[in-house]
Amino acid sequence: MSFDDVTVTAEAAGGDVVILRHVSAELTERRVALIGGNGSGKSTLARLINGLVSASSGVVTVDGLDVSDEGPAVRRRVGFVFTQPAAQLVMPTVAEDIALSLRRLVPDKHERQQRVLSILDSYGLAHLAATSVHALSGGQQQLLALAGVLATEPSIVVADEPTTLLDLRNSVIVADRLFALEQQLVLVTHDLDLALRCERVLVIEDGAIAFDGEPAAAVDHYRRSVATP
Ligand SMILES: Nc1ncnc2c1ncn2[C@@H]1O[C@H](COP(=O)(O)OP(=O)(O)OP(=O)(O)O)[C@@H](O)[C@H]1O
Repeated sequence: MSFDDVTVTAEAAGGDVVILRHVSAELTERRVALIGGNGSGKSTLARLINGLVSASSGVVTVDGLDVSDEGPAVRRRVGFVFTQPAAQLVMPTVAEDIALSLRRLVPDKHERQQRVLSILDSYGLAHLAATSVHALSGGQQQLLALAGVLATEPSIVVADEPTTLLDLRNSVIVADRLFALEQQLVLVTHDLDLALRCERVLVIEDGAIAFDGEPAAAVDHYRRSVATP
């Protein structure tokens, strides 16, 4: 995917605010992390990848497709995992939620039911198939959300602080799932250990890329940027 001179502005009470300014990067690595302070622009950059946020100027390209022209095709390719899994669990039960994700790829209902069960089984959620999505713990919800996103077979997975709300055990489970993916992963995170597991790390500061490169050097840059003199 690539960002070519991308600027994002938003309307605010006192006039337009610039959220991202002149961001350019071509991300080809399998694991890319976006790190940086609160409000620096990481989520906005991540959301540009599937068109949840639109560029005010510049071009975002995913698999050669211009996100602003080919929104639906891009969204089929990009799976997005949110911090709050409840935001993407839309069906009443666990099994129905996965079935919804599979609707396009597995049109046959019987085959779809079989696939739902095997997916739930692989996530240790089979015993919860008939349970309400609202009755799940936060960790179970995040695993279900991830299973639902991956069921659509995206070619890129974007995850925006997917482990922030999870306890240690569940964050390890979710992170390990993400890092085991074949697909390209773009991960927004405050967890610097996760950033260090990536191949490339972008440090976002005040709406711009302040550092882009090797993870250890990027984390070092970020740590130094917040250190008090
Ligand atoms: N639609 C919008 N309208 C106005 N301001 C916005 C809008 N979206 C984001 N912002 C502002 O842009 C800045 C960057 O937001 P963004 O969510 O991308 O930051 P972030 O780096 O992901 O932060 P955090 O680590 O806190 O999640 C923030 O100051 C935010 O308030």
